[in-house]
Amino acid sequence: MVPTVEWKDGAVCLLDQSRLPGTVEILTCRDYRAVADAIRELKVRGAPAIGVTAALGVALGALSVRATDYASFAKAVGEICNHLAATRPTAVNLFWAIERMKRKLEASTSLSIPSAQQALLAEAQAILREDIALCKAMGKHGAELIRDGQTVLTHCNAGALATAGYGTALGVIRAAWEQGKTIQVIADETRPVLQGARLTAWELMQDHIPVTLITDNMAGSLMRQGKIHLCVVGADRIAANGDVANKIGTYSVAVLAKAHGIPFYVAAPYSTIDLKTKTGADIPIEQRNPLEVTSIHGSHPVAPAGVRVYNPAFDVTPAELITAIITERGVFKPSELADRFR
Ligand SMILES: CSC[C@@H](O)[C@@H](O)C(=O)COP(=O)(O)O
Repeated sequence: MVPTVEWKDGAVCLLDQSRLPGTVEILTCRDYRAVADAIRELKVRGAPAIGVTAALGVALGALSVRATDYASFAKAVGEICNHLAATRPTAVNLFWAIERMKRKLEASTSLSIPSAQQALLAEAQAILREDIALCKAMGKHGAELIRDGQTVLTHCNAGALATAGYGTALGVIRAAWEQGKTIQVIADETRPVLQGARLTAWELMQDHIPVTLITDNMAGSLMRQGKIHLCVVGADRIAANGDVANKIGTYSVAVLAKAHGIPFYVAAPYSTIDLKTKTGADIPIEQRNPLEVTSIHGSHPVAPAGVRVYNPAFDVTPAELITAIITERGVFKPSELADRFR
């Protein structure tokens, strides 16, 4: 598959997800403001991918700073960090990655400015490489939970497209498939931005993993008919008590899974676990443009002009609805996370 995000010839190159599945196009960002715009406009999306992209954005910005002393260099890089951090509020991976870049900046004060710039680039590239490795480790642990012949429901896109590669929830599915298990995936279309229809269906079809697309309101009926054996989703932020913020609609899937006695798993790396946020109630939820709800792709209206709209991009699934959280360190109950990741 085309890489979701990479550093190439001095630029941040992104597979433009706003154009998928119709057009496979690489967006080349040559300055950090273009990177921030791409994050805000969902050209790159998914918590880990946003973090990796922001880190590369910081490096790109830092490389363009012309300063004669380290203090002015650090000040300029700090402003670049602030600009990138103001793009999306919910996915904690964004802030985690930017904090890591700031730590690298602080650790580079004894270096010359060109060496510090290279150190920042190396750090961003390390974050990218690590993200793929974390997804693969997560996949290995999670694949044990999927038995041959089972059907897995997933919501939104928590795949290679949402990470630097391989995916979290789809990484688990991909690993089970690579182990030779015959599995089926049910992809919720994921209104309003259709990450399930546009991205998950596309990504799984690229890898020839059997996928069936449904609208979000079909999941309950399928569960009642015994057609879904487990659910695996990703996460944008996991609070210390194990509550999980993820794409709007995830909570409904979790409630349905509970009602039908179906295991509900969340797959996420350590960078998604935010122990500073005590419960899901403290997680900031992004509100997005009403046009996402009133139209398809901003151009085909599906609601009367001027209608009042509520468009939260994420919801919170309480820990008690989550069977387990799949991480790169193993599979844990939500209540065990705080101790394991302290
Ligand atoms: C591995 S991605 C996990 C989550 O980020 C994903 O499920 C999700 O909610 C993405 O939302 P998006 O608004 O597309 O960035």
